[in-house]
Amino acid sequence: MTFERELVSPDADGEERQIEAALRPKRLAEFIGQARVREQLSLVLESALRRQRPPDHVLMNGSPGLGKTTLAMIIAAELSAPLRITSGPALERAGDLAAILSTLGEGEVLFIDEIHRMARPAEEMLYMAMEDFRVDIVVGKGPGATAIPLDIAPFTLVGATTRAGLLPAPLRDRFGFTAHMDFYETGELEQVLRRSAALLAVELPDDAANEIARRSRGTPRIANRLLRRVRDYADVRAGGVVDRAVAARALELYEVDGEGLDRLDRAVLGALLRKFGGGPVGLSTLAVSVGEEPETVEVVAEPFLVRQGLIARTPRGRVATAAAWTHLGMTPPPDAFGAGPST
Ligand SMILES: Nc1ncnc2c1ncn2[C@@H]1O[C@H](COP(=O)(O)OP(=O)(O)OP(=O)(O)O)[C@@H](O)[C@H]1O
Repeated sequence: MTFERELVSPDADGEERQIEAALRPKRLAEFIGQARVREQLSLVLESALRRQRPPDHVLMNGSPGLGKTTLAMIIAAELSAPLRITSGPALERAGDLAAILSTLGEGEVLFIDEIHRMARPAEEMLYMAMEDFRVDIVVGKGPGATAIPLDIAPFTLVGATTRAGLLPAPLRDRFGFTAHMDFYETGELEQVLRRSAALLAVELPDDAANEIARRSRGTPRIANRLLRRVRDYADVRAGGVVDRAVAARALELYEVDGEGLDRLDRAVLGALLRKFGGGPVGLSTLAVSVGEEPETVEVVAEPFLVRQGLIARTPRGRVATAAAWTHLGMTPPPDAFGAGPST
């Protein structure tokens, strides 16, 4: 058995990316939440504009769907600079990167998504490009190979990563500014939802926005997706009217519960409690017991369950917290993790 991940997966597919493009804020002032990042970034951009120099390179670190691509587009828009977009996996060889760098215009913004997945030779070329605005183009092979230096126009690199820890230090150090993107508060997601609802011409009362926001895993992408499902449900079953009860019914139909847990999350928790007495249990054993790949459980379900305080990672394996027992309507044993006085 595999689980339908689409609804609460933080990743977007091709079609969704098109819908997202229409919902993206275009300027920093329209960008909701991430107050600290917004303020830091506005200083970096404003001072660059005053000095009439491209700003320092910017690294954005955070989970999928929190607005990294949106911010990269905003940076280019605020600088009135063209934006070039690529991604780490597309840069397999140094030549792939050289082809882009050598055609950048002065002040252009280059956005590399998933920068931690770039191939090594491209990464090394990037070090020099970021620091000296120069690349070495290697011509020929073996002992006869020569490096021809090539100047490139001063540009601003915006890198995005979900795993900053995987970036080699020399690359990380060449960014002048790192924006740490946090999960959004419910109130911020309500604002995202109100803005998107207006763009989609959906009337969204505040209590319905709250109902959707609470179930959105702190992630604007998921909030926007749940909003579209609620709209569909309201159109077909509720005469086009969205209210709190309609939102709750729609999301129950899609098996997203009051805290944003979906079927896989609940299956993982259920197995941990019912089959393993709350753990500790190893990741692979847990994954097998719900019929999923260990990676899916580790990357998709676990970070959210840990963040919600429902499971904890310990050196001996995954354990359920007292809150997990309560969430599934069961009584936590007295020695449950996180129950009673700490040991
Ligand atoms: N702060 C925000 N305010 C309003 N909408 C936002 C905000 N952040 C993200 N969104 C919306 O969420 C969607 C996903 O954002 P975006 O594509 O920028 O995320 P991402 O972090 O780049 O994800 P990925 O790493 O998967 O590409 C977009 O439709 C965007 O409009």
